Amino acid sequence: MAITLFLFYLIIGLLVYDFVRKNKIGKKDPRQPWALPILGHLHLFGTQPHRSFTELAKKYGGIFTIWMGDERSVVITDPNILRELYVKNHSNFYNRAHTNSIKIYSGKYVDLSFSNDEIWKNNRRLVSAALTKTKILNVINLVEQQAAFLINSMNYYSKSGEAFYPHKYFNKYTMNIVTSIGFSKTISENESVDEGPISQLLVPFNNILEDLGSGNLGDFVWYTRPFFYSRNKNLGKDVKKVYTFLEVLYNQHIETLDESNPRDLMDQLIISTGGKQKDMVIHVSMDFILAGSDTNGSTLEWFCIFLANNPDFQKKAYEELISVVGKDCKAVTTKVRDNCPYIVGAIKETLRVRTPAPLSLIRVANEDFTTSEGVFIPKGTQIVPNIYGIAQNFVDDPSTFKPERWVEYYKNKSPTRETEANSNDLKPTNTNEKILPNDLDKVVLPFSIGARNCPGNIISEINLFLACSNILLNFEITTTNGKKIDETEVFGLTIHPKDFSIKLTKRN
Ligand code: HEM
Repeated sequence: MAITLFLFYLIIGLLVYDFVRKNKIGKKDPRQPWALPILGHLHLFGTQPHRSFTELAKKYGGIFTIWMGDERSVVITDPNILRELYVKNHSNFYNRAHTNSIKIYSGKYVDLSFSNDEIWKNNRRLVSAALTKTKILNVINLVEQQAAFLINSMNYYSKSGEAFYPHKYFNKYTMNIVTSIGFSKTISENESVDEGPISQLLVPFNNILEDLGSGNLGDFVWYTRPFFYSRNKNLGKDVKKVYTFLEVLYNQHIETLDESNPRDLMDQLIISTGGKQKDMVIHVSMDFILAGSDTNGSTLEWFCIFLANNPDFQKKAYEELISVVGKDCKAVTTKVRDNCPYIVGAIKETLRVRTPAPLSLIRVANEDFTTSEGVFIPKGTQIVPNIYGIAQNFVDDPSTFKPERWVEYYKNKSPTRETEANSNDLKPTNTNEKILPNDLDKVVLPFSIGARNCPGNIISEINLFLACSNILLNFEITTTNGKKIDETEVFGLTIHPKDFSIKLTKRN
């Protein structure tokens, strides 16, 4: 009895201690909602944490504290603060926050997406060298070919009149692009996504995406870890399957390597590491599939939903395209991209309203830091950039899908602006200038900013333009039942729409 009472008081004592610890706020600390013991603020996340954080930012400001279980985090929903951290003070904020799940996925952090310190610097240097703009421009033919394959498969549905479910076709298109750049393997035109060698990757990969995207309480509340033992074990098995698949490719690459003529990213990484860092090469290749296929695939799905739900927008985009390429054009190429501001604006608007990675990837403060506005961020705090929320709270009429806002914006800018926004340059010229609302290139940041932003931004730009413009050229898209398609997003590592279909009518 005495022991039970003792345990009871001990637990109450621990809960009170945790409550006080999480809610003690100094003058310089970011503001925060009341935190619960154990959970912290996890109960406030809801099914769409990016939307919940965007609402909380309206009350608690552009930087506020969120406790993810035991992990102190700050949510950044202000472009000025994000730039201060990620661009001006990159060296203090470039490392990723590590969790048990991430450790399993990344092979103990030897990859690019989740490595830290010298390993990240080295891996990023090697990947950046392999993905220079010139090298990417060399793959344009390949992307154009994949876009043609995609249109061919869509032709079947326009002829048969069957409803078209885009998900697996768009995934095949985007996955083929990253796997061919990564290691020269594709799902052939005649194979469906469920067939052929790459299909072996799909199940484990979807499991990994789901696991990393759904959040694991064991990552944030240490004493719940034992309950997640089997889940982590399954994650480990899926990672192993993908690893084994890529290991076979790695060995084939080593056997057939011609140092003077690298075929793909894998060859380039093997050459620059002298064939001595197999684990790193395999895990970086894994990152490419994880980071590069679902993000672009879901953006294409959203684009089609907006086309189907907004016939006026579709008409304008089609008319712009035809005025540039002519009615007899067989396939749109990247050369005309600069002449299609409305379509480019529509793609950017899709990334703004349905930001694929709305909370980016979490980083961590290496040392204590005080912002220029006097807000204190202790060493070890997780940094959660709410890039979705910035693109909402710093834009007029934020929930309306308006490609025109981009057309107007670029009319008033010099032609180099867009390139500047997409560049990986560490030294932007005007980092002290306050970012104002509606300065779209500075408040719409789907690829994040600074030296650890997304290295796949240029590939994505090409990939998205070719797919969107060729779909517009070939088909009129309508809903299958006359009702608008549900635009509610499902949260995960990448947000995506609920399963949906569209009707494709071939244009003459
Ligand atoms: C619409 C498409 C895409 C979006 C919205 C997107 C977004 C992002 C974001 C927000 C980050 C986190 C950056 C940060 O921490 O500041 C990221 C990282 C990354 N992305 Fe992308 N991405 C896309 C496509 C791609 C593609 C096509 C690839 C590969 C070819 C790719 C490869 C990566 C990698 C490897 C990282 C980790 C970089 C590092 O840690 O150094 N992404 N991406």
